[in-house]
Amino acid sequence: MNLEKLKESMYQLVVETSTNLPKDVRRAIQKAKHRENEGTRAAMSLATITNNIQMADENVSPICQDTGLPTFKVKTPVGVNQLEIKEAIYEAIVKATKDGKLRPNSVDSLTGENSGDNLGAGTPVIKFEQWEKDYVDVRLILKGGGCENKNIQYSLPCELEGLGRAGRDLDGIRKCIMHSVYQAQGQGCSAGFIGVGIGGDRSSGYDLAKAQLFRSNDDVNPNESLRQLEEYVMEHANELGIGTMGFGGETTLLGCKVGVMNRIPASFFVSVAYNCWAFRRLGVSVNPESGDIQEWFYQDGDLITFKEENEAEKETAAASESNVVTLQAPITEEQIRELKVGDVVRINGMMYTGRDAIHKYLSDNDAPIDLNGQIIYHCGPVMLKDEEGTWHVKAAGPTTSIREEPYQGDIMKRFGIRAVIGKGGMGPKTLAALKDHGGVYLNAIGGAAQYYADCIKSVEGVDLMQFGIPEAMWHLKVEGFTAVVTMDSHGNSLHEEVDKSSLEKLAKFKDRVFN
Ligand SMILES: O=C(O)C[C@H](O)C(=O)O
Ligand code: SF4
Repeated sequence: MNLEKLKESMYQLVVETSTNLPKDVRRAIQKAKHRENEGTRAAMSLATITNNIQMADENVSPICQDTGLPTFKVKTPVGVNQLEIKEAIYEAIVKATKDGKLRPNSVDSLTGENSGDNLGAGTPVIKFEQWEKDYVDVRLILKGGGCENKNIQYSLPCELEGLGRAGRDLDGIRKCIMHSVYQAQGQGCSAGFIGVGIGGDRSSGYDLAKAQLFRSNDDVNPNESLRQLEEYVMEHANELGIGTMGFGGETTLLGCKVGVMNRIPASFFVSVAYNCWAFRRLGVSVNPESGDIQEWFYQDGDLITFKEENEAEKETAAASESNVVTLQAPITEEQIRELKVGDVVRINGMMYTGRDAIHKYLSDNDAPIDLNGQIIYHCGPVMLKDEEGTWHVKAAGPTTSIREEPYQGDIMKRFGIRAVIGKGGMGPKTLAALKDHGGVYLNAIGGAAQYYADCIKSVEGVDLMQFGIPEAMWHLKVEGFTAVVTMDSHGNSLHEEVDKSSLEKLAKFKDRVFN
């Protein structure tokens, strides 16, 4: 095998997967977009999403800043050296990280140290298999952490909120899948794609679920029972009304693929792998002698660039500018008290990133800067430093906020923070603190990392770099950073409302459907 060529091919696969959403995924997103009613939050969010997809294409930059745990599935003809392929993949990963196409995402679980190049114990994941065909098949998925955290595994029989008993049969499986979509709410950056694995044990069940994510979104399940199940879920999951980013809306699910394997008598698992709309998975066939790419998978049909509809939407957005509230830090309590759930805000000036490590740190240390009246952005960006030592933002969308629930309220009060921006919403503890202290939660569109990077005009500084690039506190100067108030200082939470109404809707699917 020509190793140099193979390294190039693997690099191309990594860059394309991170920056260029596959055609089947684009089709699903476009369909969802056309279903939403103009002027709704869901339509606005989907417009941001399609804008972001176009920007990632044009900038050849990550669609989402979380480039996940790179997972490769490789099939090789007998006689091909798998160690060489592994080496080529490692090199491609290191180079793509250096070039800002992947975020350094490999973190020592005990020390918290970021390896900086995406290599480390267990990362990336590469799974080999031999086959009879004469070419090498390499598939890659970049599945981010927010949606990974929404995976769920059911052990049947069980009791499910809203749905009652799920037994050991097709109907019990149906209930589990419906519940899995409900429990994800908007936190995995809905609308999502799910892969479901029936049977196996706890680990092979999840593997089977994840393997479904490698199916084309447009295929038809050859197993008639599973085909019916997939169709049922696609039709009814959208009736839950969770919608894009959990803002409510017509589309909650973009794809559902179910696989089945045998189990042992005592176990009956239904495993669900949830993938965000930023469904980054591609594949190539590689010539085993030359190392060249012969064909790209998931790329049948026309390419939807979203260019024209994005242009048209920009004009409509400009026309409705009057409903937007502009915020600039430092923000006063009075300004915050005026904001209500549903308001759209546009931020100019400074914001500071802070996610998991920072929230833990601030819970028992002083802040490195004065945060009084300031805005915290739950974000772990992709950053590159140029030769002069200046930092540049390559991708910077929000991260899932709920992980900071144990800390957020206390930290806001202690440091006088007035606004936090993130995605997926927060819980009752934060809501109470927002009311008490005079704070607001702003929801940005998850996965729209290019769209937000474009709003960041300069990086003014950085603190706590010991936590690594995604976890450091970046001082960002922004212009026109748009987000929606989803939790206000009057005790209102859109997330609480959608959770409640979607649970009521879930309960409508209680009755038996499959015998
Ligand atoms: O780690 C991130 O930047 C985001 C993460 O994928 C998330 O969805 O919370
Ligand atoms: S931020 Fe959202 S789009 Fe990005 S990886 Fe996480 S779940 Fe996916």
